[in-house]
Amino acid sequence: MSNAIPAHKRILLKLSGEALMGDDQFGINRATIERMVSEIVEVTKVGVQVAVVIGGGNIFRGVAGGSVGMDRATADYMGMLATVMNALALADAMDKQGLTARVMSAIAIEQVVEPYVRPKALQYLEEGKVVVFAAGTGNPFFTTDTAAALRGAEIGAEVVLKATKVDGVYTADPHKDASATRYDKLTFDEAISRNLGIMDATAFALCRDQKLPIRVFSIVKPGALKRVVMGENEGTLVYA
Ligand SMILES: Nc1ncnc2c1ncn2[C@@H]1O[C@H](COP(=O)(O)OP(=O)(O)O)[C@@H](O)[C@H]1O
Ligand SMILES: O=c1ccn([C@@H]2O[C@H](COP(=O)(O)OP(=O)(O)O)[C@@H](O)[C@H]2O)c(=O)[nH]1
Repeated sequence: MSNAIPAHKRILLKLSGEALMGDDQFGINRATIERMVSEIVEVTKVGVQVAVVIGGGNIFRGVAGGSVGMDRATADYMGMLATVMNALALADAMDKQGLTARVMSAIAIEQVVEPYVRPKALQYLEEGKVVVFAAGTGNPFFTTDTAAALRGAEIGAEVVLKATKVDGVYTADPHKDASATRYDKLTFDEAISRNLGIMDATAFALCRDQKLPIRVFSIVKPGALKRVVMGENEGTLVYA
């Protein structure tokens, strides 16, 4: 362990499924996942307890299934199963880099992954294992961002770190509006009232009520996770 003191003891890291694609069109890009894991290794080395919520958008999104006429709840269950695949890939990459990872699923698939049991998750974190939460909240009509807010609150994380394709929260979606500017920080009420699409309102509202701050930062920028964990100014802070 190095002498540097991290700003947080326990973090909930949300990794977007799409981020796992890297430059591919679909699925999981090996180099991308390995790079993300190496950044997680760096923060565990300074003694930070890490829990991860992984998305599934690189494989399947319920909204997409629903839009072509599928029953929305069925499509959402498919989306949740997609997150289980990502969680297994992520945990495998973690084991290869010397971390001990445990996948816990909100949906029982007992031959494949253990079920989410809160005290067990807390125990793993205390032991220095990385816990990967799969299957979102276990309920259709939610997102993995909401799962990140929920699990973050449950495990007493000090912050939810949303690692994504953009380097923070903008006044409008920067992929659609080139004139959008980035916030350094903003309140949950501002984010909700301005309908900022970076996260859904359910996730924002849950974090607001629990006074659990969210930091949005770039998954592409090397070393960003470590800088965030060390308390350096990176990305955008959303706070209560
Ligand atoms: N106000 C905003 N600020 C930043 N990003 C935004 C905003 N509104 C929408 N977005 C979009 O949100 C995406 C990040 O959310 P994320 O959940 O990681 O992506 P996805 O939902 O595509 O998996 C960005 O790629 C960006 O296009
Ligand atoms: O609690 C949850 C979490 C996820 N999903 C489904 O799983 C898909 C993948 O998750 P998400 O879109 O949040 O992944 P990301 O955007 O992070 O890749 C979603 O579209 C939903 O269909 C769900 O139904 N309930």
